Amino acid sequence: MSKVYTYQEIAEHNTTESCWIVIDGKVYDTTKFLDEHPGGDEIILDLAGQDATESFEDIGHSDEALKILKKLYIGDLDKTSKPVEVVSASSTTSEEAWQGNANLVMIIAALFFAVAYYIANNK
Ligand code: HEM
Repeated sequence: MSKVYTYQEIAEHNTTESCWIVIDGKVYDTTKFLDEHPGGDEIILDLAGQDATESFEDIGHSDEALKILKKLYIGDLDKTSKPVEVVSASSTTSEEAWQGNANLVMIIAALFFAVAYYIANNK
């Protein structure tokens, strides 16, 4: 008998340290495969701890991909459990993104004033 996991248990594995995804009712541990994925790790991390069936099938993965998938199988999804909201491991919050922009603006402003100061003093 293979092990059965609830959505709740799977949702806890949503980081680069432990990254599980569900495809077609089966649970896969993709942690070690993240770096090797030809489509990049971000795309899998975005679905970490969640059902990735639709995205996986939309890409039209090859037989080779299905072979790799078989090796990553760790158990089955408890279909009676309820899906939970999972915070993706890879996404940057809008606040963090804004902070990045604000830092860039400060650096450009500082450079601008440095150049203006240099020109003003070398006339
Ligand atoms: C453990 C699960 C997965 C495995 C084993 C896997 C495996 C692979 C493999 C072997 C390829 C190379 C092309 C091919 O043979 O089909 C590939 C490409 C790709 N995969 Fe996955 N994949 C997985 C999950 C996903 C998921 C969840 C997505 C989400 C959308 C995804 C998106 C892509 C994309 C976009 C490419 C194309 C990369 C390119 O050619 O530029 N994969 N994957």
